[in-house]
Amino acid sequence: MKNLNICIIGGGNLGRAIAEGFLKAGLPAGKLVITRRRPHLLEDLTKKGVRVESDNAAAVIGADLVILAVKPYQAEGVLQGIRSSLIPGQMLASLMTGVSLESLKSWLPETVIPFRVMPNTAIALQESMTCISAPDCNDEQKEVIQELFETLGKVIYINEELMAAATVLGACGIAFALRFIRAATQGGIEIGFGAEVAQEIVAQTVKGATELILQTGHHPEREIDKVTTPKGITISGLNAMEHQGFSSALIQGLLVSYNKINNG
Ligand SMILES: NC(=O)C1=CN([C@@H]2O[C@H](COP(=O)(O)OP(=O)(O)OC[C@H]3O[C@@H](n4cnc5c(N)ncnc54)[C@H](O)[C@@H]3O)[C@@H](O)[C@H]2O)C=CC1
Ligand SMILES: O=C(O)[C@@H]1CCC=N1
Repeated sequence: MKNLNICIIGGGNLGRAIAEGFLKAGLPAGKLVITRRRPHLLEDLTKKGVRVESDNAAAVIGADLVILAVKPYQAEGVLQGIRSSLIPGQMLASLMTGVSLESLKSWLPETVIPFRVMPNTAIALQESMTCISAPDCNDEQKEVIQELFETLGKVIYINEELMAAATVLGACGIAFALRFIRAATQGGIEIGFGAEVAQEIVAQTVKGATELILQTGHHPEREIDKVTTPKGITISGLNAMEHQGFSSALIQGLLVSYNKINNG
């Protein structure tokens, strides 16, 4: 991965997070170019040795992999701007929500094969859940892509039909999980802790719960059963949450996000 030259187009929330993740993973700063219309906003990356550009067409020259991280409605215009600078053999990863491979192909030269990548902002800390759909890549290209994104967290390959679902569960999921952390922290303050301590307790507890599932593969309810003492306080709290629609609210939210991708 240290040999790949990578160009990120669109240094916003996600583009910047990916650049930070690559640097943490040991990619030499000189192998990375990132673009933004107002490059001075990425001054911190410039200081780390990353080339920051406002000219997309110049930035893609020499890149083995171009990562497109602009807003979905900007996709076509940005690709038209770099189209004539792309050369056969370059790979193009699109992070854009709801932009199909079919659309990408119609905006790209035939010799450039696009694939879709759906990471989340934890990619900055190499803790992303990254779902990839690359039906037009060969096995060797898939291996290179997998190896690259595995330096930034977990990777799974999925069919493109599942990309919208992956976006909601994995990418939006960061915000959903953080809202749980915020709410639990607010509850913790009401029952006696200062905000900072409450947040630390909640965040470490969520991390522990996550590890119980990731390391054992157990169903969450199996681990919940170990916490819910009969006639105890946990089951009373859980049931009160469910009476208020806890699980239902979460599932409804996922569906609203999902339907918005499909219906615009
Ligand atoms: N933020 C997230 O957690 C996730 C975002 N995505 C997708 O990633 C894409 C980017 O999302 P965000 O980073 O949140 O948006 P953002 O608005 O923070 O970043 C987009 C960046 O592109 C820059 N930009 C716009 N036009 C440009 C151009 N012509 N040349 C160079 N740069 C240009 C903007 O200045 C901005 O900094 C979207 O398509 C989104 O659907 C996917 C997964 C997660
Ligand atoms: O909210 C959004 O549209 C983007 C896509 C997934 C995360 N953020």
